[in-house]
Parts: sequence; structure tokens; C-alpha cells
Amino acid sequence: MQKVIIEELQVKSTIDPQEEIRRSVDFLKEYLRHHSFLKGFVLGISGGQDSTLAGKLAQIAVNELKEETGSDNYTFYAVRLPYGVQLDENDCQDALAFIQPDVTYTVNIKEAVQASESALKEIGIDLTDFAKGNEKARERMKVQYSIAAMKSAVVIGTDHAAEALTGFYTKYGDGGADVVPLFRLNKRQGREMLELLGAPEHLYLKVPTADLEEDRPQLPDEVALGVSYEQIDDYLEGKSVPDAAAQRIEELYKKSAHKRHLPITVYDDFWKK
Ligand SMILES: NC(=O)c1ccc[n+]([C@@H]2O[C@H](COP(=O)([O-])OP(=O)(O)OC[C@H]3O[C@@H](n4cnc5c(N)ncnc54)[C@H](O)[C@@H]3O)[C@@H](O)[C@H]2O)c1
Ligand SMILES: Nc1ncnc2c1ncn2[C@@H]1O[C@H](COP(=O)(O)O)[C@@H](O)[C@H]1O
Ligand SMILES: O=P(O)(O)OP(=O)(O)O
Ligand SMILES: [Mg+2]
Repeated sequence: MQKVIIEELQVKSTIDPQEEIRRSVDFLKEYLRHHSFLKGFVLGISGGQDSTLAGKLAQIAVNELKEETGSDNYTFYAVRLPYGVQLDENDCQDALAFIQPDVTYTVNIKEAVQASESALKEIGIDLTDFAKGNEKARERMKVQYSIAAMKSAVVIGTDHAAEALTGFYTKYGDGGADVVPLFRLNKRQGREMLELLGAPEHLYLKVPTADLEEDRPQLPDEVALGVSYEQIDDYLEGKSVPDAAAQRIEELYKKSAHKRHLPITVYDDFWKK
């Protein structure tokens, strides 16, 4: 199963970080050049590793496009999307200072999420803290799509191989995006790229968190997942991992199969496997 997963997610056992930076930047540039009506990228900046990397790659792509075309008509929109006051706001500001986005917007999603929670309550649906967490991720997606619609831009997703493998993202929340420049990379490969790009160490060494739950603020992904990123990364690089870790990884992979497909139709049978 390990071999099948590695092939499906197209992960390399080792990378040249410079080459992968170029590959992602060129992909983003080519996408805009190919669609002349598209003029930029939108991405939520959370203060974590993945959005710092994807944001930096997007801004490099836009800077190069501006220089190569002699036109200022390309823009990267970084979006801060706190739910109330974000505990690690300092990291978000450090990420923005590193990325140097053309434009930064801030939209506090708290009122919108609470409005949705109240409307659901009225029909007898009481969201759990966990389900409300996914509602926050979907609200963030909604805001990014609204900006993209008004700015002729596309939404960048930060999904990468370690998240795709485990399904560790909210379906149609942070999983909802137009282009995913980190797809193919595991967590440590992303870290290597950030290091080469000169990101602040505290951002690429930061403990990954979705930070969606109020009852368990900044819950490390690894606690929620029940397996470490080191183990997931090793697995994705074709290395051997302890049996219990491999079992957990494969359990998460199977359970999240539906997230790696478009909505299921009568013609689909992947879910029967
Ligand atoms: N650590 C945190 O703060 C935190 C909080 C919330 C969510 N998360 C993480 O975010 C991710 C999202 O959680 P989730 O996966 O429970 O929610 P999700 O909304 O991403 O996916 C669940 C939904 O997918 C659909 N679905 C489920 N099984 C299906 C199947 N077999 N076929 C078709 N559709 C199916 C259903 O609509 C279900 O409500 C998880 O990895 C979770 O751990 C983290
Ligand atoms: N607080 C946030 N502000 C802006 N953007 C955010 C925030 N939290 C999450 N995001 C976006 O969602 C993805 C996924 O985050 P995970 O930590 O992997 O769940 C993140 O890269 C941001 O683009
Ligand atoms: O997606 P991010 O930027 O929040 O990174 P992480 O998954 O490491 O929290
Ligand atoms: Mg995060």
C-alpha cells in the first residue's frame, strides 16, 4: 500500500529544494499566463509553515511576472482570517513581513461563524466544538473566494502530501482551492524549502496546528492525528516506519478517500475498494 500511496501523491524520497521552489513558482506563473483574464492569487496566512511557504512562492511568482511582462497588473492578496483574536498573531505578522505581500486584507470571521451557528441552532442543530471548527475553515474558504471573484484571482490551497494522505483538512474548507503548489511535498520537504528561502526559523520549526477548536486551542496536528509528521514523512519517502504508525497512516488514508475525489457519482467505484 505504501508504494501505491507514494505513486498516487507523487512524492520524491529526496528533493533539491531549489528545484522544487522553481517548479512551484513556474507552475503558478504558467497558470496565470495561460489564463489571461486571471491577475493574481489569494491565500489565507495563518502564521503556520504551509501558508508561509505557499505565500512566499506566490509573491515570488507575481514579482517575476511583473518584471517579465513589464506590467504591474499582477497581485498577490494575503488574507488574515482570525476568529476573534488569534493567539499566535505575532507569527502571522512575522510571516507577512517575510512574504512582503502586494496587498494584505484582514477579515475577522467570528461574527459570520457565530451567525451561522445561531441560524443552525434555530432549526435544532447544535454544532459541536469540532464541527464549528470545520465551519471556521469553510468561512475562511468563502472569504478567499469572494476576494478572488472581485479581483480576477485564484485561490491557493496549502494542501501537501502529508495532509492529502491523512485527509487532515476540512472538506470544502481549507481543502477548497483552485491551485495547490505544495502538492507532492511532505512536511519536511516544505520546511527545507522555507529554510532555503530564508524564512524565520520559528516559522518553519513551528508545531503544526489547525487551531480550529475552542476547547483545545492550538492543538498540535500530531495529537489529533495520532501519528507524527516524522513518521508520515518517512512513510511518504518510502522508509520503513513502526507497524503501529503504518497502520494508523493507512487507516487515515482509507477513511479520507472521499476527500481525494470529486463528489461521488453512480459511475464511481473507488469507495468500494
Ligand atoms: N485540530 C483541530 O483543531 C481540528 C478541528 C476540526 C477539524 N480538524 C481536522 O480537520 C479535518 C476535518 O475534519 P473531518 O474530516 O471530520 O470533517 P470534514 O468536514 O472535512 O469531512 C467530513 C464530512 O465529509 C463527508 N464524508 C465523510 N465520510 C464520507 C464518505 N465516506 N464519503 C463521502 N463523504 C463523506 C460528510 O459530509 C462529513 O460531514 C480532520 O482531519 C480534523 O481532524 C482539526
Ligand atoms: N487563522 C487563519 N488565518 C488565515 N488563514 C488561515 C487561518 N487558519 C488557517 N488558514 C488557512 O488554512 C490553511 C490550512 O491550515 P491548517 O493549519 O493546515 O489547518 C492555512 O494554510 C491557511 O491558508
Ligand atoms: O497551513 P498552515 O500555514 O497553518 O501550516 P500548519 O499546517 O503547519 O499549521
Ligand atoms: Mg495551521
